[in-house]
Amino acid sequence: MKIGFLGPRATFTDLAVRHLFPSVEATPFMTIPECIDAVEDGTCDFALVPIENALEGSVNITLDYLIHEAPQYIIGEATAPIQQHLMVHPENEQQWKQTELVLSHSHALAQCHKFLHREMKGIVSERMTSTAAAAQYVNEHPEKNLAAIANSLAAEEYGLSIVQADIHDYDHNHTRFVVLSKEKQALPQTTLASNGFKTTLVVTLPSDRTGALHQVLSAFSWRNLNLSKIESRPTKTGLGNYFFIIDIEQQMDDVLIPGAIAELEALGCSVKVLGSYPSFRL
Ligand SMILES: O=C(O)C(=O)Cc1ccccc1
Repeated sequence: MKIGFLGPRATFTDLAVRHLFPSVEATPFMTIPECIDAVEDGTCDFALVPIENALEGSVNITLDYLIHEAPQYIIGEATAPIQQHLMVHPENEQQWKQTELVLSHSHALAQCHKFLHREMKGIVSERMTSTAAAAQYVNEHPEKNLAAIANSLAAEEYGLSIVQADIHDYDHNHTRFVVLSKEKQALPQTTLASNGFKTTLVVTLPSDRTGALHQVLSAFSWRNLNLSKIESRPTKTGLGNYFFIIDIEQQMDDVLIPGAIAELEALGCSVKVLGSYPSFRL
């Protein structure tokens, strides 16, 4: 079984793979599209990528790539707690307050926005492809006074010193990761017990129909189908045109979800099932 993940080693996604599939040697890719492409071209059987963060919201590149570029299935999800730390090269530990540039993944920078505003005002931050890519870059450039925001495994892996621990702005910082596959199939065996199921739909509303979104929501509501998330993303066909990505807190069944989908289609919506899959807490 070959699993690709958003690398390099010691990203939060790497931590999630290690928890979910401890005995698998997974393959790092530098960007989320590269992970998804690896599944598309058969280099990997599955990919694990981040999709949503509790503080910063959706990882848009993951949603957009799945909708527009590579129609893959979500076959599992895992939610993990996220702790962000500020780290520097050991040679720069004493002068970390004179850091010139803070590097990290855009979501990690956003999760520490208040810290950066309060403690590192005026210092420029720059986004990298991942937290671990930022840590690796800081390791390779001791001559520059840089800092990275990343996890403690990245500090260890890239030989950096943590100078401020737990700098994420809110305690309940969690990220959802999804396992993607080209085929609709069961998640490979994991030692963890799942804590529920979800079904994700992508719904396109008919144009110019008054109250369409209200009618869509009522198709779920009167069937008692609980929604855990609804997110809109541009269709990229013009201002005001959106897809709705809807997570239902239930596994695909024979009656309720197919009934809701048939009702949406009768309203003129197009509906795509992105997956029906088990959820895990790491
Ligand atoms: O950059 C990483 O380490 C990732 O795996 C993406 C990410 C970034 C911030 C929080 C959770 C996941």
